[in-house]
Amino acid sequence: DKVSLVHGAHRTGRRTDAAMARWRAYGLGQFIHWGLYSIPGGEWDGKTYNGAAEWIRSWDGITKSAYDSLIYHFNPVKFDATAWAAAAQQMGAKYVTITTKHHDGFCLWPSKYTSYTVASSPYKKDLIKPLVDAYNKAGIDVILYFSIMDWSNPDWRYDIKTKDDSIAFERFKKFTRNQLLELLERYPTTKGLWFDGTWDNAWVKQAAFADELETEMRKMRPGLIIGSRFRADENGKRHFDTNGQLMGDYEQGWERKIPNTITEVHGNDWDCVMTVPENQWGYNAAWKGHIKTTDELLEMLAKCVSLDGNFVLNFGPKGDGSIRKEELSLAREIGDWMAVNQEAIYGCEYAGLEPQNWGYFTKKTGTDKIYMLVFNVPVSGALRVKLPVQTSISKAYRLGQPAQTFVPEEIQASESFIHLKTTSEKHPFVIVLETAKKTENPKVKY
Ligand SMILES: C[C@@H]1N[C@@H](c2cn(-c3ccccc3)nn2)[C@H](O)[C@@H]1O
Repeated sequence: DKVSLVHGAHRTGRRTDAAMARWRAYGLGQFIHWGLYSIPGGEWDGKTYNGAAEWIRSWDGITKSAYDSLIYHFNPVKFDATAWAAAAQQMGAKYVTITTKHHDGFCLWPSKYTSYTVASSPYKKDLIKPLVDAYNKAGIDVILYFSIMDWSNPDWRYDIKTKDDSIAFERFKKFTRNQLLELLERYPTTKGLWFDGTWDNAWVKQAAFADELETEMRKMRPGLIIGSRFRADENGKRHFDTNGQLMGDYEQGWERKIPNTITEVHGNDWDCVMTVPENQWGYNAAWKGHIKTTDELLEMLAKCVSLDGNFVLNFGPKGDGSIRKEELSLAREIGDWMAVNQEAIYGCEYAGLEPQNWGYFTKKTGTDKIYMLVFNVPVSGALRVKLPVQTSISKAYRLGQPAQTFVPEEIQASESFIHLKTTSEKHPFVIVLETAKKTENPKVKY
């Protein structure tokens, strides 16, 4: 039985408004981690470190003041918002989540509330506005990433232990609210906020403040989309409140991981944010370990959409504003695949079918159109499909090559094999199933 909560979830079930339906239909997004950490790229004094490059300020062996002085070297002369947006558009991203301020506290916009911003760097100019404008012009929505944790602000606290801590943290809460309202004022076309750095005790204890701030931001921007990572309930519960209800509009727990079954998503909207290397968000020169291939990333995209989620792939531009060639070629290859198969991704959802080993099902929202996204061709070449009872396949064809049709072999009620013509496919492909409810056999009336 439920406990009464003042600062728990204020909504059960999915949002049903148009702004959220637009978010739900995105399928593929781009994450961009860019800031002072992009300058060292995971290396310091000739030493390569193993941790995530955007956390370099927190590593032993690096003096904080030395890191903070990077601001005087931040001058991304190669930054080209139009080129970034064009690469994202060609990849097929429908939205971008961009770091306005990461944990280090450096602001990519000229905030009025701190001097630790791009305005104090040689570059001087606002970086967020040209990005929002260029991406919007390319038909891509923008969501602003914002880290509550801010290592540059002397009033930030990991926890509140003393009276001084609470006096300082009150100032920090005012500063945080000011910056968030400033972002909403400055960038009115942005669709949401992606919060991070909200796990520390000091912030987790601010259930009432965060709840009021969330309400204030939603009032300022009707339709604003905020995930489950922003605030905790009055018992310190994060992502899901004390009653197990999702906080915010979608689940933000899938960072570098993907659910395996539909039960794990509890009927919620969610996004998966994913790095190309194992765990590097900001530019990392070394890029050691496994670098995911295009086909691996496409399979992750397909798996996310097949389970009602969005897949958000991270890019870490260099300190000079250029994007590394490996990321550009991944974007290009993903885009080449999306150009043929985007119909199976955009506006698609969980198909409600039994998962099969050969890949993933998606369904076009509001229709009976099923897509088979094939990643693992069986040696038999026979793809098993189990449909709900009383559903038949009226047409089956290769997406992008409608002349390549298939005649399903029905092996038992609502279970068929689609027999591939070849088992030597080299890349993932999609088969479209137009399905129809079997009409009841007309009873003989006379
Ligand atoms: C989206 C990603 N979230 C940030 C993060 C958070 N964490 C983390 C890791 C362990 C405990 C608490 C937080 N590690 N990285 C990364 O720096 C990146 O911004």
